Amino acid sequence: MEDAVVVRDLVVDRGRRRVLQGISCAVPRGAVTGLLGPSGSGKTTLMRALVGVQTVRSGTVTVLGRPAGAPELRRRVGYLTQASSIYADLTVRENARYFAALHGRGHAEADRAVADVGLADAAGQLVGTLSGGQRSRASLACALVGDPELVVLDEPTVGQDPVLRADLWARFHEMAAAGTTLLVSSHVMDEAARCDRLLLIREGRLIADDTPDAVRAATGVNDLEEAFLRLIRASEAGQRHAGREAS
Ligand SMILES: Nc1ncnc2c1ncn2[C@@H]1O[C@H](COP(=O)(O)OP(=O)(O)OP(=O)(O)O)[C@@H](O)[C@H]1O
Repeated sequence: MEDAVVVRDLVVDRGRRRVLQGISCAVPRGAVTGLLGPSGSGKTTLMRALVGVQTVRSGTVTVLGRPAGAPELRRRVGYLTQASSIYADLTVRENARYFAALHGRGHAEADRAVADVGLADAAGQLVGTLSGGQRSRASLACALVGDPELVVLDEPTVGQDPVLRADLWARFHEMAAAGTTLLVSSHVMDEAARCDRLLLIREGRLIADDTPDAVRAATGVNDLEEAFLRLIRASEAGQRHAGREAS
């Protein structure tokens, strides 16, 4: 089956910096792909390019068979940004019902989306009065309520306690089993092990695109955090070597 997302030679500049330096990768359908990398490595920028809100210098991004950002993709792609993007002066339920209506969904779907992120008890609360972790889950409910085919989630589990994190990952896998494609960024390496596939980026370059088991096998360590450190060191050594060759 054709991949949900295909990225070819993507170069993005932000300000005066080259933030993505020619990334090529694919996101398979019906799976949870983790996007991992150090702070500032370009994860959010890559996600922005996928949802079509990032100006790109060169390269192509194809999403569900269409160019990223094509108007017909709007209803088919859900995006959770790091900053809350819902209405502070509406309740959780009102927000979810509003976003549901934009996707032609009813109250039942909205209430289910709120329950799915563990906010049923806070459904009547104004978003402006929620804790940071609750607000992030309310945004997640709104990103998922239209049942999009591709879901792009920028650090959806930040600020959540371990029990909620486990519940959210179980929900992501349920959605993948039902055919949804998920791309989830994370800083937390133990979350890498929960993904079906991993994309690891560093300084705007892709240094791994594989399953967690293949990353472990390639690096010879079980712990994914240690495996990533090894990949990062190997890519640094490769760049130093390339620099010497060039000079
Ligand atoms: N509007 C902007 N103008 C200039 N540079 C920017 C802008 N936004 C981001 N950058 C730079 O682009 C680089 C990549 O940022 P990005 O937000 O994609 O990283 P990230 O991997 O998502 O980081 P984090 O994990 O901390 O969210 C960083 O060096 C950042 O400083």
